Amino acid sequence: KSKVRKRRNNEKAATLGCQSPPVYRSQNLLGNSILRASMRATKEDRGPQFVVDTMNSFGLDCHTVKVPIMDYELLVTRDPENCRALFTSPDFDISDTRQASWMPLLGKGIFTSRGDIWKHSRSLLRPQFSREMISDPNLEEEHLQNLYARLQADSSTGWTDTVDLAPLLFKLTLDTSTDFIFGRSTYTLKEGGAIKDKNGREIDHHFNEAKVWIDKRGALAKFYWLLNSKEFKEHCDTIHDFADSIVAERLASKEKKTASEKAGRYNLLSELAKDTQNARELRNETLHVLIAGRDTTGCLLGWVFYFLARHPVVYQKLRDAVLEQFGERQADFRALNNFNYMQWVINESLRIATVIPMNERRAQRDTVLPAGGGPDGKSPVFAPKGTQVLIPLYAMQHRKDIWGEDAEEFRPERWATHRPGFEWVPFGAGARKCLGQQFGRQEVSYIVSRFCQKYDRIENMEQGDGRIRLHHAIENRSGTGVQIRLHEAKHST
Ligand code: HEM
Repeated sequence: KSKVRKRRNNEKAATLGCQSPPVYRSQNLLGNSILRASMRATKEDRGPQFVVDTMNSFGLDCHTVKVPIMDYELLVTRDPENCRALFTSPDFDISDTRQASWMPLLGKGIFTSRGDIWKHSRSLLRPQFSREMISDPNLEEEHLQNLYARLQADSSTGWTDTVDLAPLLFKLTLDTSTDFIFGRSTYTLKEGGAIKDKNGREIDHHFNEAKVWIDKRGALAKFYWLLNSKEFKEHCDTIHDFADSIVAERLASKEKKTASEKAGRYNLLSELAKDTQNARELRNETLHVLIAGRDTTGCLLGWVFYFLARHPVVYQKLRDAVLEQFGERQADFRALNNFNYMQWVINESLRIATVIPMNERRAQRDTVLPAGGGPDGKSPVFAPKGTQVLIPLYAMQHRKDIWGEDAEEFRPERWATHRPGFEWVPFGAGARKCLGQQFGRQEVSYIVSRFCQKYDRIENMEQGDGRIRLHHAIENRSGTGVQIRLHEAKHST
């Protein structure tokens, strides 16, 4: 059967003028050597670099590779032209792997669906993200103050202890996201305030652990179903209970507005409840937004501070610009959107560390990628229906022919002249482009601007060999955390 399919595909490819890209040859009989090597690299926190090295081994000008694994074939492409086709052509959509691995936690919703179900979710959520009111500096400020309380400075020197900022930033983005989505924060940063499960464990434990399971299921691709456990179910159930109780309370309430809305605060759940009273739908969509926005923003914040601590000149320049524009007062979001140097620092962090290092699409029907085939890589490549195509954003964002010889360097100034196309798509592109890009950027800009006002120095305190460790946790976070100490500016005067 597979021989017949192969012959039919070859014939169709020839008719369409397609040629094969270079093919990765497995080093073992089972045909899974690449999977094993890539899992090893991921375990060693160098997964994205492994993709670069593997593609480079075909030549620096080879940007598309075919990878047979056991009984299926993947295409991997770091070619911006292919990337454009993958994001903008209706011939491609998200794969079954993403749907299947996330389903137990998220159910059906914007992130896991295709076709009409996805269209419905997108049309429900999209209008919310075009509103100015969802951005609220006061919401950020409340949770930021809880973070500061965890960063006490020595009263004589002004220095905090050495701290790993990364876990605190994930708590911060959980607290802000739940506040914005449900109108009720998890308060994981507030002393004694965190929501706990019946066993006394804080709610973020379940979010973190559930994602570890989802990640492992995703790595097994079509064998995802092998990984299921009581523990995974318990994490999902706790998160569902958390969301369900808030949704049920909202639907049962006779009040038009919750207490936080009366105080002028927006929340997504109340807005969605104006369009649908289906409790399961409300749970799913709110959890989808929570999962899509919380860790991505936490990761990005972590990387920004990671690089600022290693580049004091950049920090000083950013701090000077913040103080010049805003002094000590809270920045407003619109001004932060137009604050060039802040946006360059964010872009450069997204480029060099890549919060989502690998995106993907599946061919919905027999179709072609515009480039990558034949000896010169210029011919189209045939992608039969069902082919999964991996888009290694990290590899694309480290191409020296696009970004220059200093592609490995953190240099925000490159954004003064670089006008990105499809070689830089950290928020995706096309119909499924990230809905929260603006929101996430605003949150990051706001928190970073407040740090600039409060602290005049950020010192990198990481011990060890200094190698950047790209730790895969669906998003890509620093494998050594963000080990820093901070100096309060008021002690310098
Ligand atoms: C700040 C860092 C963020 C990054 C790097 C990021 C990245 C992405 C990427 C790459 C996608 C597209 C996935 C694909 O192509 O299939 C996406 C989708 C999405 N993002 Fe974000 N995101 C971020 C923040 C947020 C925030 C803060 C929210 C919400 C509050 C959010 C909500 C969403 C949603 C709902 C989708 C699904 C869109 C769809 O499939 O139609 N994201 N994000």
